[in-house]
Amino acid sequence: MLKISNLHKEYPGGDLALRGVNLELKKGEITAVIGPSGAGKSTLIRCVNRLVEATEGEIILQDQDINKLNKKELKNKRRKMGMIFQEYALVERLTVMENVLSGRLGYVSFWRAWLRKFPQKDINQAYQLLERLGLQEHINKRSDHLSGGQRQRVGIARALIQDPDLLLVDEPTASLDPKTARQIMRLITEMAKERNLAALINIHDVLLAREYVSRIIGMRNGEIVFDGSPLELNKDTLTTIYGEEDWDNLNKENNIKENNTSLKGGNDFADREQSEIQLAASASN
Ligand SMILES: Nc1ncnc2c1ncn2[C@@H]1O[C@H](COP(=O)(O)OP(=O)(O)OP(=O)(O)O)[C@@H](O)[C@H]1O
Repeated sequence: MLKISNLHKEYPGGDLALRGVNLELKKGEITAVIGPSGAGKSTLIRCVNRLVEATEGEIILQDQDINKLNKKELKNKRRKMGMIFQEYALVERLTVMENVLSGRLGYVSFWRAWLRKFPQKDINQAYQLLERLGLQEHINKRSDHLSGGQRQRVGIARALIQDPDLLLVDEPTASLDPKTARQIMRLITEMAKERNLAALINIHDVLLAREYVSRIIGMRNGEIVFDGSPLELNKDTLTTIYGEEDWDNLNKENNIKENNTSLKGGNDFADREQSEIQLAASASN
């Protein structure tokens, strides 16, 4: 459903952020993008929705080349791309419900949008999503009165109410505590699976990526240097992506976690959470 070919991005200052990226995503495929700072992860994600204009290359989303769309065509295409960003991008003074419904702005007429009069079915869907995301008690709260985790849930609801085919997720957990980060990652991946959405998730936390997605792309210096399953992330592949480091600890800790999980039937959340908190602290960045 998404095919990226030979994608290059050179920023005005001369930074080569992408150097010939090729990537294909099938319907329903949830993929994490990992890699060191400056590897080009955000640029890749932002080129797909043209928040950043690529210098060269093709991005075919459901048979249309994104880079060749005019303004109106791009607006229509963006309806099918749900975006979830680290900085939430909510309208602070609007309520949770209003922020979620803004995900439908691309579907309603100018006057309905201007008057913020949304069809009842959109309102019903917003209620359902907010309940599913555990925000039912905050529906009428202003967005700037929410915690980071709650804001990110609003962002997820707003992206999903668009009825997208593809989710573009840029560092969704970067400013959250480890427990909330896990919850957010779980919600994003669960809800994408339920709706059979493809997703591209830029995430620094290797362990979260490894736990929640089935495919991982590793980027370094604007290129894809790894494309495989979480099981293939080992000392060698991590070195290819990030460079030399004592990766043994990461793998050792993860093995301990896996052994604990299998011995205890995978239900001892207290232990798992504790182990992950330590690991997240050592692995992120
Ligand atoms: N607006 C910009 N103008 C100029 N150069 C930029 C711009 N945005 C990013 N870059 C450069 O492009 C390269 C890739 O940046 P990008 O933000 O895509 O990397 P990243 O892998 O997402 O990094 P991080 O994980 O730190 O967010 C870096 O060298 C960065 O300095």
